[in-house]
Amino acid sequence: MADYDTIFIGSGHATWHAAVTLARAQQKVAIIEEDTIAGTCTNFGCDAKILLDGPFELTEQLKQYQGIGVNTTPSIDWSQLMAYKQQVIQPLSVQMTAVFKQLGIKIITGHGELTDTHTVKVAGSTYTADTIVVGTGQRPAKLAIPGADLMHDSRDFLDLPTMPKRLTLIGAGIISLEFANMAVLLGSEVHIIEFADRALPAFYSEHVEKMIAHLQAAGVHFHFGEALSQVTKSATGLLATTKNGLTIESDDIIAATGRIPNIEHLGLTKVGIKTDRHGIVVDDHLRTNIPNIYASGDVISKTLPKLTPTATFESNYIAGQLLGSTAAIDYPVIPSVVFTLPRIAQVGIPVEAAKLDTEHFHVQALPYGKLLAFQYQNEVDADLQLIFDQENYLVGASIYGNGAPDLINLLTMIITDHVSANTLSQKIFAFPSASVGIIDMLTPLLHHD
Ligand SMILES: Cc1cc2nc3c(=O)[nH]c(=O)nc-3n(C[C@H](O)[C@H](O)[C@H](O)COP(=O)(O)OP(=O)(O)OC[C@H]3O[C@@H](n4cnc5c(N)ncnc54)[C@H](O)[C@@H]3O)c2cc1C
Ligand SMILES: NC(=O)c1ccc[n+]([C@@H]2O[C@H](COP(=O)([O-])OP(=O)(O)OC[C@H]3O[C@@H](n4cnc5c(N)ncnc54)[C@H](O)[C@@H]3O)[C@@H](O)[C@H]2O)c1
Repeated sequence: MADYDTIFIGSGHATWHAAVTLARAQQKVAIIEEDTIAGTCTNFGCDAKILLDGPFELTEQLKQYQGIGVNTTPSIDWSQLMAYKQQVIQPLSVQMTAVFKQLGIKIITGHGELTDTHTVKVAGSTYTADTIVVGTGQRPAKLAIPGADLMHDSRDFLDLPTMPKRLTLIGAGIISLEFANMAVLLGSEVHIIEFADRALPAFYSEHVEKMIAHLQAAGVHFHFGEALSQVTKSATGLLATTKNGLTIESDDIIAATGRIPNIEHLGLTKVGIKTDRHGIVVDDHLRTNIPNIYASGDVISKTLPKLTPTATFESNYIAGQLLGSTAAIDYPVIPSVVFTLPRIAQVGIPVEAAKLDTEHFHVQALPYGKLLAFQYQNEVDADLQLIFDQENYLVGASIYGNGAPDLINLLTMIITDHVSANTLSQKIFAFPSASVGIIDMLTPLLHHD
């Protein structure tokens, strides 16, 4: 008999939701973690980031009333804010550990490595299980260039005790733009070196361009079409040099050139588990090619957004499978948000794809900030692009605006549940509110039964 019903390698969202459900269902469960319990999102990602972003969101909103009722903007003390971040975020892993222990989940500390299809080795001890779930996540990609070790990464940024006066970010991806937004609002000189000729290709280009223009106006210097080739020390800081010869001096350099799956030193090759450069290959039941070994979350090779809600959905799905369900995984549409100010959010069919396929889709622009400035805090450039199918059901949306994270959730529900105008008209919503403004404008455009 195996030591456990299920062993999870990694303790992030990809695994702990399943572990909790299985433990509650009386399974014998163990979680192996080599770093901090609860994984990236809780300790070094989403939660820390959004906590630090809070005061920036508020001060940016106040700027929308400059000269029409507000004449000063409060300043932000990053060091104080960082102390507050430690106070709120650090206990989370301790609290999660206590919850796991209370549920009888065994926590095994150390690096897990498969030695056969039912056995994991950790620090010289072996543990067996009927089922193993690999949820080892991703780590920042490291450029193979001279001086790479002089750069820091996202985890370091979210722990910076003081904000550098001059900051260079490598890559104009989600991480870089979110960090640049905070740094520039604190008065730092911010440079972004991006190898491609545009940022965020997965998002609607007009919304991205508006956001880039906003960051540029705030003082961020973008250097597109520039690939970093080396980092060196100078007498007064660090020099980032590109292949084209551009050199920028700053006090700190944060590399944010993508994230790569943690698939090495896991015994995957030894056990015969298929991987590719995007992660572990799984079937439509999230099983690897070894039937009792599943993969979950960011470590899966997939084209879907590698985000916390995706990892959570997969974790819950695996728990369902291990408790008797047999259906293949059926992902709903997945919203993505870039937490700059203004935010950009997107869900479902992308605007550009819809514009290229006019036989099946049509796009409706709703410049809601202009139309309803009183309801959207005078954020006059807030914009919504709605994508409808031939029957006028909502199938996609892109939002540019501070309220995008909550508004995209509302639209995600309307898309997922195939909501018609009749259904919306039968409900009463609170007024005035950001969501009701969108609902009022959307309802006449939606499918009528
Ligand atoms: C800066 C930043 C901001 C982000 N912001 C957002 C956001 O706003 N919204 C959003 O949805 N997503 C965001 N993400 C992405 C989100 O954090 C991930 O999608 C999510 O954490 C994936 O969960 P996971 O469980 O698959 O992986 P992880 O949370 O990375 O967990 C994997 C765990 O496995 C452990 N591990 C790895 N190998 C081993 C081994 N061999 N043995 C034992 N343990 C091992 C690791 O230490 C880690 O704790 C952000 C990520 C970063 C870096
Ligand atoms: N809001 C969110 O949901 C959120 C926030 C942060 C992180 N995340 C997670 O992290 C991932 C994003 O990580 P990221 O921002 O590091 O990656 P990314 O893939 O979004 O962006 C990396 C950028 O670096 C550029 N690049 C690559 N090599 C380069 C080089 N040598 N020189 C200059 N530029 C180079 C790429 O062209 C790309 O634009 C997301 O996919 C998600 O999984 C999500």
